[in-house]
Amino acid sequence: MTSCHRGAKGLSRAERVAIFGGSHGNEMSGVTLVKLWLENGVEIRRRGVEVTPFIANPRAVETCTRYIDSDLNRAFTTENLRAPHCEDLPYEVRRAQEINQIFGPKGSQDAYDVIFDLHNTTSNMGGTVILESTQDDFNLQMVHYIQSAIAPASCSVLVNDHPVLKYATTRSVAKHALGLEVGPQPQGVVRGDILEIMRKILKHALDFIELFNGGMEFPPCTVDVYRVSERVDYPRDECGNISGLVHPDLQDRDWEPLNPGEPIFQMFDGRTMLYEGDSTVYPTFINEAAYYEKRQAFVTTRKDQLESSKELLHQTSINRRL
Ligand SMILES: CC(=O)N[C@@H](CC(=O)O)C(=O)O
Ligand SMILES: [Zn+2]
Repeated sequence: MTSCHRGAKGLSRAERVAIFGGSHGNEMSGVTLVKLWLENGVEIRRRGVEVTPFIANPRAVETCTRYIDSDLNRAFTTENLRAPHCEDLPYEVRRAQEINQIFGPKGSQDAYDVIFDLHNTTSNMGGTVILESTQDDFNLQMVHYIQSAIAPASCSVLVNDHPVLKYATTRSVAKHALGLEVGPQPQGVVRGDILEIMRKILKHALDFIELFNGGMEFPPCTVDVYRVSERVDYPRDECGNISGLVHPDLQDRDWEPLNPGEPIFQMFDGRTMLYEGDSTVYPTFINEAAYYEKRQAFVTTRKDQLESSKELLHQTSINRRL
Protein backbone atom coordinates (compact mmCIF):
# COMPACT_ATOMS: atom_id res chain seq x y z
CA MET A 1 0.00 0.00 0.00
CA THR A 2 2.70 2.43 1.00
CA SER A 3 4.60 2.29 -2.25
CA CYS A 4 1.39 2.52 -4.19
CA HIS A 5 0.47 5.85 -2.60
CA ARG A 6 3.84 7.41 -1.97
CA GLY A 7 3.58 9.61 -5.03
CA ALA A 8 -0.07 10.51 -4.69
CA LYS A 9 -0.97 14.17 -4.67
CA GLY A 10 -1.56 15.56 -1.20
CA LEU A 11 -4.75 17.34 -2.11
CA SER A 12 -7.34 18.11 0.49
CA ARG A 13 -11.04 17.42 -0.04
CA ALA A 14 -13.02 19.81 -2.24
CA GLU A 15 -15.40 20.89 0.49
CA ARG A 16 -16.49 24.28 -0.77
CA VAL A 17 -17.81 24.42 -4.31
CA ALA A 18 -19.61 27.28 -6.05
CA ILE A 19 -21.64 27.34 -9.24
CA PHE A 20 -21.71 30.76 -10.90
CA GLY A 21 -24.38 31.74 -13.40
CA GLY A 22 -24.76 35.17 -14.98
CA SER A 23 -21.12 36.15 -15.07
CA HIS A 24 -22.51 37.39 -18.36
CA GLY A 25 -26.12 38.48 -17.87
CA ASN A 26 -27.38 37.44 -21.31
CA GLU A 27 -26.12 33.83 -21.26
CA MET A 28 -29.35 32.24 -20.24
CA SER A 29 -28.63 28.55 -19.50
CA GLY A 30 -26.44 29.37 -16.53
CA VAL A 31 -28.71 32.19 -15.37
CA THR A 32 -31.75 29.91 -15.57
CA LEU A 33 -30.14 26.94 -13.82
CA VAL A 34 -28.64 28.97 -11.00
CA LYS A 35 -31.94 30.76 -10.36
CA LEU A 36 -33.62 27.35 -10.26
CA TRP A 37 -31.09 25.99 -7.78
CA LEU A 38 -31.33 29.06 -5.57
CA GLU A 39 -35.03 28.17 -5.21
CA ASN A 40 -34.43 24.45 -4.78
CA GLY A 41 -30.95 22.99 -4.50
CA VAL A 42 -31.77 19.28 -4.24
CA GLU A 43 -30.32 18.56 -7.67
CA ILE A 44 -26.88 19.92 -6.81
CA ARG A 45 -26.67 18.48 -3.32
CA ARG A 46 -23.85 15.96 -2.77
CA ARG A 47 -22.52 14.14 0.30
CA GLY A 48 -19.48 15.75 1.87
CA VAL A 49 -19.63 18.93 -0.23
CA GLU A 50 -21.15 22.34 0.32
CA VAL A 51 -22.42 23.52 -3.08
CA THR A 52 -23.32 27.19 -3.45
CA PRO A 53 -25.23 28.50 -6.47
CA PHE A 54 -24.53 32.19 -7.11
CA ILE A 55 -25.51 34.90 -9.59
CA ALA A 56 -22.21 36.58 -10.37
CA ASN A 57 -23.41 39.75 -12.11
CA PRO A 58 -26.95 40.47 -10.88
CA ARG A 59 -27.21 43.89 -12.54
CA ALA A 60 -26.25 42.45 -15.92
CA VAL A 61 -28.77 39.63 -15.40
CA GLU A 62 -31.46 42.19 -14.61
CA THR A 63 -30.81 44.07 -17.85
CA CYS A 64 -30.02 40.89 -19.81
CA THR A 65 -26.73 42.28 -21.09
CA ARG A 66 -23.21 40.88 -21.01
CA TYR A 67 -22.09 43.54 -18.54
CA ILE A 68 -22.88 47.01 -17.21
CA ASP A 69 -19.53 48.90 -17.38
CA SER A 70 -16.91 46.29 -18.28
CA ASP A 71 -16.55 42.53 -18.75
CA LEU A 72 -16.66 40.82 -15.31
CA ASN A 73 -14.88 37.78 -16.74
CA ARG A 74 -11.81 39.95 -17.43
CA ALA A 75 -11.89 41.89 -14.16
CA PHE A 76 -10.04 39.63 -11.69
CA THR A 77 -6.60 41.17 -12.08
CA THR A 78 -4.49 41.89 -8.99
CA GLU A 79 -4.70 45.56 -9.88
CA ASN A 80 -8.53 45.57 -9.90
CA LEU A 81 -8.83 43.43 -6.79
CA ARG A 82 -6.55 45.86 -4.92
CA ALA A 83 -8.06 49.08 -6.27
CA PRO A 84 -9.10 51.43 -3.44
CA HIS A 85 -12.85 51.81 -3.05
CA CYS A 86 -14.31 54.86 -4.71
CA GLU A 87 -17.57 55.84 -6.36
CA ASP A 88 -16.33 55.88 -9.93
CA LEU A 89 -14.89 52.37 -10.07
CA PRO A 90 -16.69 50.44 -12.83
CA TYR A 91 -19.54 48.33 -11.42
CA GLU A 92 -17.84 45.07 -12.42
CA VAL A 93 -14.62 46.00 -10.64
CA ARG A 94 -16.57 46.59 -7.44
CA ARG A 95 -18.41 43.32 -8.00
CA ALA A 96 -15.12 41.51 -8.61
CA GLN A 97 -13.90 42.75 -5.24
CA GLU A 98 -17.08 41.51 -3.55
CA ILE A 99 -16.79 38.10 -5.21
CA ASN A 100 -13.14 37.92 -4.23
CA GLN A 101 -14.13 38.62 -0.63
CA ILE A 102 -16.84 35.97 -0.56
CA PHE A 103 -15.13 33.19 -2.52
CA GLY A 104 -11.44 34.14 -2.28
CA PRO A 105 -9.14 35.76 -1.67
CA LYS A 106 -7.75 34.65 -5.01
CA GLY A 107 -4.54 32.68 -4.59
CA SER A 108 -5.03 32.12 -0.85
CA GLN A 109 -5.68 29.01 1.24
CA ASP A 110 -9.04 30.52 2.25
CA ALA A 111 -10.33 30.51 -1.32
CA TYR A 112 -13.14 28.19 -2.41
CA ASP A 113 -11.95 24.83 -3.65
CA VAL A 114 -13.88 24.81 -6.90
CA ILE A 115 -15.79 27.36 -8.97
CA PHE A 116 -17.83 26.26 -11.97
CA ASP A 117 -18.63 29.27 -14.12
CA LEU A 118 -21.54 28.68 -16.51
CA HIS A 119 -21.39 30.35 -19.93
CA ASN A 120 -23.15 30.14 -23.27
CA THR A 121 -21.76 30.86 -26.67
CA THR A 122 -23.44 31.65 -29.98
CA SER A 123 -20.80 29.37 -31.57
CA ASN A 124 -21.47 25.75 -32.36
CA MET A 125 -19.08 24.43 -29.70
CA GLY A 126 -21.35 21.89 -28.03
CA GLY A 127 -20.50 21.12 -24.41
CA THR A 128 -17.04 22.38 -23.51
CA VAL A 129 -15.05 22.64 -20.30
CA ILE A 130 -12.51 25.47 -20.21
CA LEU A 131 -9.37 24.97 -18.12
CA GLU A 132 -6.77 27.61 -17.32
CA SER A 133 -3.84 25.36 -16.50
CA THR A 134 -2.30 22.11 -17.72
CA GLN A 135 -0.98 21.30 -14.25
CA ASP A 136 -4.12 20.79 -12.23
CA ASP A 137 -4.54 17.03 -11.69
CA PHE A 138 -7.84 17.46 -9.87
CA ASN A 139 -9.37 19.26 -12.86
CA LEU A 140 -7.83 16.82 -15.32
CA GLN A 141 -9.27 13.85 -13.48
CA MET A 142 -12.60 15.63 -13.31
CA VAL A 143 -12.82 16.23 -17.08
CA HIS A 144 -11.66 12.67 -17.68
CA TYR A 145 -14.50 11.47 -15.46
CA ILE A 146 -17.02 13.74 -17.20
CA GLN A 147 -15.95 12.53 -20.64
CA SER A 148 -16.37 8.86 -19.69
CA ALA A 149 -19.67 9.44 -17.91
CA ILE A 150 -21.22 11.48 -20.71
CA ALA A 151 -20.22 9.15 -23.60
CA PRO A 152 -21.38 8.64 -26.31
CA ALA A 153 -22.06 12.40 -26.11
CA SER A 154 -18.87 14.42 -26.11
CA CYS A 155 -17.43 17.13 -23.93
CA SER A 156 -14.53 19.07 -25.48
CA VAL A 157 -11.79 20.49 -23.30
CA LEU A 158 -10.39 23.90 -24.17
CA VAL A 159 -7.21 24.92 -22.37
CA ASN A 160 -6.42 28.60 -22.24
CA ASP A 161 -3.05 29.06 -20.60
CA HIS A 162 -1.87 31.29 -23.43
CA PRO A 163 0.61 33.94 -22.20
CA VAL A 164 -1.17 36.75 -24.09
CA LEU A 165 -4.71 35.50 -24.73
CA LYS A 166 -5.42 34.29 -21.19
CA TYR A 167 -7.60 36.63 -19.12
CA ALA A 168 -8.44 37.15 -15.45
CA THR A 169 -11.67 35.20 -15.06
CA THR A 170 -14.32 35.20 -12.34
CA ARG A 171 -13.62 31.52 -11.63
CA SER A 172 -9.90 32.21 -11.17
CA VAL A 173 -10.70 33.15 -7.56
CA ALA A 174 -11.00 29.43 -6.70
CA LYS A 175 -8.23 26.87 -6.22
CA HIS A 176 -9.68 24.87 -9.10
CA ALA A 177 -11.23 26.98 -11.85
CA LEU A 178 -13.56 25.49 -14.46
CA GLY A 179 -15.57 27.23 -17.15
CA LEU A 180 -18.54 25.42 -18.70
CA GLU A 181 -19.25 26.78 -22.15
CA VAL A 182 -22.21 25.42 -24.11
CA GLY A 183 -23.52 26.46 -27.50
CA PRO A 184 -24.95 27.34 -29.88
CA GLN A 185 -27.42 29.53 -28.02
CA PRO A 186 -28.33 33.11 -28.96
CA GLN A 187 -27.80 35.80 -26.33
CA GLY A 188 -30.90 36.36 -24.20
CA VAL A 189 -32.43 33.04 -25.29
CA VAL A 190 -32.67 29.77 -23.39
CA ARG A 191 -32.69 26.60 -25.50
CA GLY A 192 -33.74 23.36 -23.84
CA ASP A 193 -31.17 21.19 -25.62
CA ILE A 194 -28.30 23.49 -24.66
CA LEU A 195 -29.44 23.88 -21.05
CA GLU A 196 -29.67 20.09 -20.69
CA ILE A 197 -26.08 19.61 -21.93
CA MET A 198 -24.86 22.10 -19.34
CA ARG A 199 -26.92 20.44 -16.64
CA LYS A 200 -25.53 17.01 -17.48
CA ILE A 201 -21.87 18.09 -17.50
CA LEU A 202 -22.34 19.75 -14.14
CA LYS A 203 -24.10 16.69 -12.71
CA HIS A 204 -21.12 14.49 -13.58
CA ALA A 205 -18.70 17.10 -12.27
CA LEU A 206 -20.47 17.15 -8.89
CA ASP A 207 -20.62 13.34 -8.83
CA PHE A 208 -16.86 13.29 -9.34
CA ILE A 209 -16.31 15.62 -6.38
CA GLU A 210 -18.52 13.48 -4.18
CA LEU A 211 -16.54 10.36 -5.12
CA PHE A 212 -13.21 12.11 -4.63
CA ASN A 213 -14.22 13.43 -1.22
CA GLY A 214 -15.52 9.98 -0.32
CA GLY A 215 -12.04 8.56 -0.77
CA MET A 216 -12.12 7.10 -4.27
CA GLU A 217 -8.77 6.74 -5.94
CA PHE A 218 -8.43 7.81 -9.57
CA PRO A 219 -5.61 6.15 -11.53
CA PRO A 220 -3.39 8.32 -13.76
CA CYS A 221 -5.24 9.48 -16.88
CA THR A 222 -4.71 11.10 -20.25
CA VAL A 223 -7.08 13.73 -21.67
CA ASP A 224 -7.32 15.01 -25.25
CA VAL A 225 -7.54 18.78 -25.20
CA TYR A 226 -7.51 21.78 -27.52
CA ARG A 227 -5.03 24.48 -26.56
CA VAL A 228 -5.65 28.11 -27.47
CA SER A 229 -3.16 29.13 -30.11
CA GLU A 230 -4.04 32.42 -31.85
CA ARG A 231 -6.81 34.97 -32.12
CA VAL A 232 -8.08 35.80 -35.61
CA ASP A 233 -9.79 39.17 -36.18
CA TYR A 234 -12.32 39.95 -38.91
CA PRO A 235 -10.92 41.45 -42.10
CA ARG A 236 -11.10 45.26 -41.94
CA ASP A 237 -10.87 48.22 -44.33
CA GLU A 238 -8.59 51.26 -43.87
CA CYS A 239 -11.10 52.82 -41.48
CA GLY A 240 -11.16 49.74 -39.29
CA ASN A 241 -14.64 48.65 -40.35
CA ILE A 242 -15.31 44.94 -40.83
CA SER A 243 -15.02 44.11 -44.54
CA GLY A 244 -16.16 40.49 -44.65
CA LEU A 245 -17.99 37.77 -42.77
CA VAL A 246 -17.14 34.33 -41.49
CA HIS A 247 -17.11 32.11 -44.56
CA PRO A 248 -20.11 29.74 -44.82
CA ASP A 249 -17.65 26.83 -45.05
CA LEU A 250 -16.22 27.76 -41.64
CA GLN A 251 -19.46 28.78 -39.90
CA ASP A 252 -20.56 26.18 -37.28
CA ARG A 253 -17.43 24.09 -37.85
CA ASP A 254 -16.03 24.54 -34.35
CA TRP A 255 -13.42 21.89 -33.47
CA GLU A 256 -13.16 20.68 -37.08
CA PRO A 257 -9.74 20.77 -38.74
CA LEU A 258 -8.93 23.92 -40.72
CA ASN A 259 -6.08 23.49 -43.18
CA PRO A 260 -3.88 26.13 -44.78
CA GLY A 261 -5.54 27.34 -47.99
CA GLU A 262 -9.11 26.74 -46.82
CA PRO A 263 -11.66 29.61 -46.75
CA ILE A 264 -12.15 31.61 -43.57
CA PHE A 265 -13.84 34.87 -44.66
CA GLN A 266 -16.27 35.87 -47.40
CA MET A 267 -15.34 39.45 -48.27
CA PHE A 268 -18.12 41.95 -49.01
CA ASP A 269 -16.44 42.65 -52.37
CA GLY A 270 -16.86 38.98 -53.37
CA ARG A 271 -13.34 37.71 -52.72
CA THR A 272 -12.65 34.76 -50.45
CA MET A 273 -9.99 34.98 -47.78
CA LEU A 274 -8.05 31.77 -47.13
CA TYR A 275 -6.34 30.53 -43.99
CA GLU A 276 -2.66 31.31 -44.27
CA GLY A 277 -1.27 29.41 -41.29
CA ASP A 278 1.37 26.79 -41.85
CA SER A 279 -0.38 23.79 -40.31
CA THR A 280 -3.78 22.36 -39.46
CA VAL A 281 -5.59 24.05 -36.59
CA TYR A 282 -8.93 23.54 -34.83
CA PRO A 283 -10.93 26.78 -34.73
CA THR A 284 -13.47 27.47 -32.02
CA PHE A 285 -15.61 30.37 -30.76
CA ILE A 286 -16.38 30.84 -34.46
CA ASN A 287 -18.54 33.95 -34.91
CA GLU A 288 -19.23 34.40 -31.18
CA ALA A 289 -21.50 37.45 -30.81
CA ALA A 290 -19.72 38.81 -27.74
CA TYR A 291 -16.34 38.79 -29.46
CA TYR A 292 -17.11 41.38 -32.18
CA GLU A 293 -16.17 44.06 -29.63
CA LYS A 294 -13.03 42.11 -28.80
CA ARG A 295 -12.05 42.04 -32.48
CA GLN A 296 -12.08 38.27 -32.62
CA ALA A 297 -13.78 36.22 -35.36
CA PHE A 298 -12.50 32.92 -33.95
CA VAL A 299 -9.59 31.42 -32.06
CA THR A 300 -7.41 28.68 -33.42
CA THR A 301 -6.45 25.80 -31.18
CA ARG A 302 -4.03 22.90 -31.45
CA LYS A 303 -4.66 19.37 -30.28
CA ASP A 304 -2.70 18.15 -27.31
CA GLN A 305 -2.81 15.40 -24.72
CA LEU A 306 -2.50 16.15 -21.03
CA GLU A 307 -1.40 13.52 -18.57
CA SER A 308 -2.10 13.63 -14.88
CA SER A 309 1.13 13.16 -13.01
CA LYS A 310 0.01 10.57 -10.42
CA GLU A 311 -3.05 8.80 -9.18
CA LEU A 312 -5.44 11.15 -7.44
CA LEU A 313 -6.57 10.58 -3.88
CA HIS A 314 -7.19 13.12 -1.15
CA GLN A 315 -4.79 13.61 1.73
CA THR A 316 -6.98 12.21 4.49
CA SER A 317 -7.44 9.04 2.51
CA ILE A 318 -3.73 8.71 1.86
CA ASN A 319 -2.99 9.04 5.59
CA ARG A 320 -5.64 6.52 6.43
CA ARG A 321 -4.22 3.96 4.02
CA LEU A 322 -0.53 4.37 4.85
C1 LIG B 1 -18.80 33.76 -24.89
C2 LIG B 1 -18.09 33.89 -23.58
O1 LIG B 1 -18.49 34.69 -22.76
N1 LIG B 1 -17.05 33.14 -23.36
C3 LIG B 1 -16.25 33.21 -22.16
C4 LIG B 1 -15.20 32.17 -22.15
C5 LIG B 1 -14.62 31.94 -20.80
O2 LIG B 1 -15.39 31.86 -19.83
O3 LIG B 1 -13.39 31.83 -20.69
C6 LIG B 1 -15.62 34.60 -22.04
O4 LIG B 1 -15.18 35.15 -23.05
O5 LIG B 1 -15.56 35.15 -20.95
ZN1 LIG C 1 -19.88 34.16 -21.09
